[in-house]
Amino acid sequence: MSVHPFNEELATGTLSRERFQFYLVQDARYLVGFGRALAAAAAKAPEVDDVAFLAGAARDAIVIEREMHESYFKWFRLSETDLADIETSPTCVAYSSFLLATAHTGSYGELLAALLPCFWVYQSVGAGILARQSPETDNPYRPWIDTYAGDEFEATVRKGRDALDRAADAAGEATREKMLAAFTRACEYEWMFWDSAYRQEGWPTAAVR
Ligand SMILES: Cc1ncc(CN)c(N)n1
Repeated sequence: MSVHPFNEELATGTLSRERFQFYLVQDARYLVGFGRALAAAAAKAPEVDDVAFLAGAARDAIVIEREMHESYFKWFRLSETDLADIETSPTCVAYSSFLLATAHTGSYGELLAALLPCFWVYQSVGAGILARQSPETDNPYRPWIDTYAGDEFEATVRKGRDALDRAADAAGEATREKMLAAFTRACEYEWMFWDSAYRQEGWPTAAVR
């Protein structure tokens, strides 16, 4: 699959502010569901170290990632009212609902598999973009890139992959198949999230409400 134009333009700093802003607003909403699903995974984790890891990741999603969003919102002069007026996109609703449904009805392994792409895809995209930045590039999206390209986030991805491998080792064949399906679906939603931001996706039924 070729690199999506959203990521390509994020890397060169040419992504329009409208598209990035749309992405950020949707992402701030997505992170609430993501944080809740992580907290549910913490509650299901059989090993106490994983309880601490997943609960910490839930906290970081809500506090650290949203802090970065807040600073962009300030820079874009977006008020609380402006933000409230923007509708949550179909893809954001679908992805968040998928994570929350898996949290409620899936096994621990399935839930971890649904959550891992949220870490791994961002780390891989962030690190890939950072490797292409030259010191002279004045990229307005650098704070976003640095959030996901750093060593700390890489360590989080490693812990998540390790937890997933242990869950897969302990699972039977049927659960492992469900884990693979959940992982694949989350990867598809990650791609759709960039794509929906690039298209500034709305509800096709909005005009007939
Ligand atoms: C859609 C999405 N996926 C993953 C991440 C990284 N936690 C995020 N901020 N947004």
